[in-house]
Amino acid sequence: MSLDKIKVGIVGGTGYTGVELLRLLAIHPAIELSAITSRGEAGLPVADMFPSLRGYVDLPFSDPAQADLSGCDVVFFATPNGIAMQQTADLLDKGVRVIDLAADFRIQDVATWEKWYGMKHACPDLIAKAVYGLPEVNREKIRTAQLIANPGCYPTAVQLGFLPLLEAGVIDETLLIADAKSGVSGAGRKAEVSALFAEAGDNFKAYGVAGHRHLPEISQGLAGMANKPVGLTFVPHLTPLIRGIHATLYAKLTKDIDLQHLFESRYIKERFVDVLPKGSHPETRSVRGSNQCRIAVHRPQGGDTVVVLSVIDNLVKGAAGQAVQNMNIMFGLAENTGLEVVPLLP
Ligand SMILES: NC(=O)C1=CN([C@@H]2O[C@H](COP(=O)(O)OP(=O)(O)OC[C@H]3O[C@@H](n4cnc5c(N)ncnc54)[C@H](OP(=O)(O)O)[C@@H]3O)[C@@H](O)[C@H]2O)C=CC1
Ligand SMILES: CC(=O)N[C@@H](CCC(=O)OP(=O)(O)O)C(=O)O
Repeated sequence: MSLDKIKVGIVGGTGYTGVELLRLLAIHPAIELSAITSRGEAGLPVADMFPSLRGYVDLPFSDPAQADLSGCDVVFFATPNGIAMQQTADLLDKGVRVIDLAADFRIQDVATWEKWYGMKHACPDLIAKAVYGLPEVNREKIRTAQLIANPGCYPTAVQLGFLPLLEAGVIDETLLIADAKSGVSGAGRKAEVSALFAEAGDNFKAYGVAGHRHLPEISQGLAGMANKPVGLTFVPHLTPLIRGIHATLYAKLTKDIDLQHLFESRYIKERFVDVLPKGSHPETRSVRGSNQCRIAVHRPQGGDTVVVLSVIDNLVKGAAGQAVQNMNIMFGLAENTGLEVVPLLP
């Protein structure tokens, strides 16, 4: 390996987003994998656990308590909430950049974060230094960031759908509705009854209607786009898909404008946001395995309700792909490096 490759560490390499990072980084031309951790599988070759990575990843898992990550240029945390915040200060002090796929640095208000995540924040002083890693909004800040709060999966699909409307000030920002559906991999790889095949298969249900932890994250992002507080109703649903998020977004128009033109012009330069032709209905399988967000905008019966359909792969644009996109921006690489993956169909 050449010396100028970016040295990458992954904490949490056995989870769904961790192994998705490995899948993408295995063929990334500008990086070298230095460490991949697992508490339970330390010593086991990664490819023994994930045979799809045979011939691509030849490292064994290492114990996170013993792994020396200080030699890395960047460390991805693909861990549950509350883990990255315990190690980030130390890594940043050593000059290591950090990309957290969890939510430790996503919410700027510490009290709000502590309320929704049910724990005390370990390093509240670092929150202000974190850049929210939605490139379509924060690209310039991401370029110089040392710490990235990688957005959540639902928040990515919902924010990209509302973004052109809020920036242009053409909807009533006090009455936004996000009706979102996720595949089961959104819940991670850990054992959970609700994710069992016999529970999630051939079934469909809403959850978290009273309040989901992504609500404050999405509201914070949308308020930034609108430059004022927003009123949002967010209802997530579990679908019997493995991968994919489909968000159906509703808002009241306050101005009569060409919505198709608004969306196309806002995203014309964005490699990973594809505005579909008028009248389209994006499918989750059209983004499966890729970093793409596909969007369609509708105005049913020509009335004053705008309906936006936004689909992503929760593990890619909703997690690992977006994290790699952020890394590319931080290290001055072309944003699509290693991310030109054609979606998997069927
Ligand atoms: N799944 C998704 O679609 C998305 C997930 N996210 C977020 O990304 C993060 C990872 O999610 P996901 O991959 O689904 O989760 P998983 O439950 O599938 O994986 C979690 C990983 O973290 C490791 N881990 C658990 N506890 C610790 C610990 N105390 N110290 C070090 N490592 C630990 C586990 O490895 P081991 O037990 O082997 O150590 C495992 O590799 C979460 O914060 C999640 O909210 C974000 C967007 C989308
Ligand atoms: C289907 C499912 O259970 N989805 C998860 C959200 C996905 C996730 O991991 O949350 P972050 O994006 O915040 O990291 C949930 O609702 O809790």
